[in-house]
Amino acid sequence: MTSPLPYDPDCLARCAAEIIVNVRELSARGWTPATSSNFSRRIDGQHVAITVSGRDKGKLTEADIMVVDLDGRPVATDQKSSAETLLHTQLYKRFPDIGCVLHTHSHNQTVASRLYAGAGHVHLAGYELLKAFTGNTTHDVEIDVPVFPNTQDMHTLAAQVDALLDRQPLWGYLIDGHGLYAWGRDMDEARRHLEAFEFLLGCVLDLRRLRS
Ligand SMILES: CSCCC(=O)C(=O)COP(=O)(O)O
Ligand SMILES: [Zn+2]
Repeated sequence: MTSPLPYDPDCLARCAAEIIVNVRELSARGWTPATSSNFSRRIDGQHVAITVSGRDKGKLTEADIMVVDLDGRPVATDQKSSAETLLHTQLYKRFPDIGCVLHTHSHNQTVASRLYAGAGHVHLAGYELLKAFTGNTTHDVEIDVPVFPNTQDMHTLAAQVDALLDRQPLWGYLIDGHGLYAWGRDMDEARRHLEAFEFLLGCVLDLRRLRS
C-alpha cells in the first residue's frame, strides 16, 4: 500500500496550474530565456510547489512542477528541483505570509544588475509605480533594490539575503549578471512586484542612457 502524500494533492494541482499560466505570460515577454528562471508557490506551512530544474519555463506542464519541504528537500519525488531552490525556501521559512516567489532573467534586470553591482543597489524614487509596493497607498517611498554578487553557492547567497532581511523589509533583489527575485503573499502580489521592478529598472536604464 502506498503511503498518503504529506500535502494536499488538490492544492498542489491548483498551485501548479497557477504557476503554469502565469509563467507562460512572463516567458512570452522574453523574461525566461534559455530555460532560465524559476518559480514557486506555497502549498501549506511545510510544503512548496517549485519548478523542476532545467525545464523550458515557457512550456511548463504539471510534470515540470514538484514539491519540496521548507529546507528544499524533494517530497515524494525523485525529480531535481531548481538549482536555486534554497533562495525560495529561505523566504517561505522565514516569512509565513509569503505565498509566492518569482525569479526571472529579463534583459533590463540583467543589465541593471551589472551597472549597479558596484553601488550594491539600484535606487528607486519619484515614480508613481512605487505604489505597487505600498498597497496603492502612496508613491512617496524610496526603495534601494539590493544587488548581490552572483555565485553558484546558494548557501552563500542565501546568507547574504538573510543578513539584509534582518535589517530592512524587502520585496525583491537583483543578482549581478543574473536576474531578479521578487515575492508576495500570493501570485497576484508577487507578479505586481515583479512587473513593477521590471518597469522601474527599465526607466532607470533609459534615463541613464538619455542623460549620458
Ligand atoms: C540556463 S539558466 C542558469 C540557471 C539559472 O539561473 C536559473 O534561473 C534556472 O535554473 P533552474 O535550475 O531553476 O532551471
Ligand atoms: Zn537564475
